[in-house]
Amino acid sequence: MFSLAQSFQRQGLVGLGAISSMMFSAEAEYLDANLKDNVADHDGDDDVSHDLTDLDSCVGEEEQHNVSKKNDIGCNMHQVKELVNEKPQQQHMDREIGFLDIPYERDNLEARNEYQNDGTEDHAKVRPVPYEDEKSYEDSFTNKDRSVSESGSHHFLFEIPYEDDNLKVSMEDSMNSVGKVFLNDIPFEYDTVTTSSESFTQGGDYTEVEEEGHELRHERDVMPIVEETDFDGDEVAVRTLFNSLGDEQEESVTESKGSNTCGKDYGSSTEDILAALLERLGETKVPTNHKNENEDVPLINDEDETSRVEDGEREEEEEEDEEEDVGWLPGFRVDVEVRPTSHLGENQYGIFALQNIPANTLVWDWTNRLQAYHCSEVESYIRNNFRDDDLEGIQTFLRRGFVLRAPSDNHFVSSMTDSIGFMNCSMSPNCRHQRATRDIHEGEELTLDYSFYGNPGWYVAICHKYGIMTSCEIAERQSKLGHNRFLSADYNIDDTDDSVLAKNLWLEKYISSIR
Ligand SMILES: C[S@@+](CC[C@H](N)C(=O)[O-])C[C@H]1O[C@@H](n2cnc3c(N)ncnc32)[C@H](O)[C@@H]1O
Repeated sequence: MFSLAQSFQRQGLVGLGAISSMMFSAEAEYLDANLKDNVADHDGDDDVSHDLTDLDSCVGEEEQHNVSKKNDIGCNMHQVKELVNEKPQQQHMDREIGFLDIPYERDNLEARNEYQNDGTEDHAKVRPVPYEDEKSYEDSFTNKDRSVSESGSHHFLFEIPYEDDNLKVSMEDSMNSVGKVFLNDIPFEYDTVTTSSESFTQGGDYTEVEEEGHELRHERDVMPIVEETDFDGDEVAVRTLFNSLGDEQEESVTESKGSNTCGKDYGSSTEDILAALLERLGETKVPTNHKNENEDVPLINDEDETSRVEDGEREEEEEEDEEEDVGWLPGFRVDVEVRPTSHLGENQYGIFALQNIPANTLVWDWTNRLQAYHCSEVESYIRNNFRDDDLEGIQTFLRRGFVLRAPSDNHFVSSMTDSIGFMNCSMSPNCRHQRATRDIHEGEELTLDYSFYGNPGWYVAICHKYGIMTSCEIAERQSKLGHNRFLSADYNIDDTDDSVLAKNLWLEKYISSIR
C-alpha cells in the first residue's frame, strides 16, 4: 500500500528514512541546559488545558446537519417529564431497550433528576417524544418493526446517556418548541432512525429495516457510521449516516437504520458514554477523498516500506493515491499543506492553510492513522524498527508524535501517517483542541501550543536519550524566549469545565482501540 509518508516524500517534503531531522541547534542548546531541569509544571497556566481534544469536536460543525423537523423531539419540559415518569412497562425491558444514541434536550436534564434514583450515576430512561400519544408513536414503526415486538410490548425505550458537556441544543424553531439536539454534535431526529429488532426472542439475530424514501448519500463528511455492533458490543446493526448538503436537500440527507438490541445496558457514567461514543467516532475520521484509514500503514522507515511493496504494485497505488491526496491532508478537515519552516531548522516542516478558516472550525480530527504505543513498548518498538545508527529516523519518529496528559500519558502516540505530526508550536497558537482559535487566513501556518501535551518522565527520558526535546520543552523554551501565551478573543471553546477527565478517558479508550 502506498503510504502517506511516501506521498509526502513524493512531494519532496519528507523522506522518512533519509530525513535529515538533525537536531535544531537551539534545541540542542536547550537540552544541554535543561537536561537536569525539573520540567516545568504545565498545569499552572490558565490557558493550558489538560487534554488534547474536545469531545464536542468529535464531529465538526460541518457535520451538524439539517434534516426534516417534522418529527423532531419536542423540547417541552412537561412532555419529557411525563415520559420519564412513566417508567418502563415492558416485561422484557432489558431486551427491549434500544441502544440508539438519542439526544436529549436541556429539559431532560431536570427530568433526569427525578428519574435518577439509582444511586451514583446520572442515568435516565427517557423516551423521545416525537409523537403525541403512544399509538401514533408506535404507528410510526413499520409493520415489520412492530412484528418483532412479540415479547409483549411495543414500547421502545431508549437509554440515553448524557453528561452536561455532551449536551448541545440548537433551537430550530422556538415558536413551536422544536429543537435540534445533539449528542456530541451528532444530530438525531427521530425520523432518521428506523428501529428493527427481531431478537427479542432468544438468539440475538437481527433484522435491518431500511427506512423507505430516504436516499442514502455518500458525501465527504457523511458520518458517523456504526455497523454491526452497538455501543455495548452487542450484536446489532446500526448504521447512521448524516451529511451536510444543506437545507435545500434536507429531506434526503439522512438514512439511518438501527436495531434495538438485547443484552447488557451500558451505563451512563462518563466512561460508559465515552465508550459508546468511541464506537461511533473511532471509525470515520478521514474525509472520503482520502484512503481508508483502516488500512495497515505502519510507516516506520522507508526501507521497510520499500521491501513490503512490489514496485509494480506501488506504481499502481501511487496513481490511485495521487487523486486521493489532492486536497486535505490526512487527519485535517480543512485544506492545508505541508511546507518547509526553515526558520525552525533544517528539514523542519509545518502545516499551512490553503483556505481561509473561520474561528472555531474543526481543523483536525482523530483518525486511526495515529498509532499508540504503551510507554513500556516504545524502546523496543524503536529497536525493532530503526537501525541503531538511524538517529535521524528515531528523532523524527519521536518528534512527530506526542504524549497526552494523564491519565493517557502512558502512551506515545505516533502520527507518522497523520499530518498532525507536522504542526509546529507557538505561544500564540491559532489552533487548539483541534479547532481554529481565531480566523486563520489562507497561507498562514497552523500552530498549537504544545504545553497542553503530557510530559511524563518516561517520555522525557526517551526524548533526551535520542537528543530531542519533548513537546512541552519546546513550549517551555518558547516561553523562556519571551513568547507570551496568547489566545485570541475569537476563541470561545470552553475548556474550563470539568470534562478534562472525560476527554482524557475518551482519548485513552481511543488510543487502546487503535492499538
Ligand atoms: C510535531 S513536530 C512538528 C513538525 C516538525 N517541524 C517537523 O517537520 O518534523 C515537533 C517538532 O517540530 C519542531 N518545532 C515545532 N515547533 C517549534 C518551535 N516553535 N520552535 C522550534 N522548533 C519547533 C521541534 O523540532 C519539534 O520537536
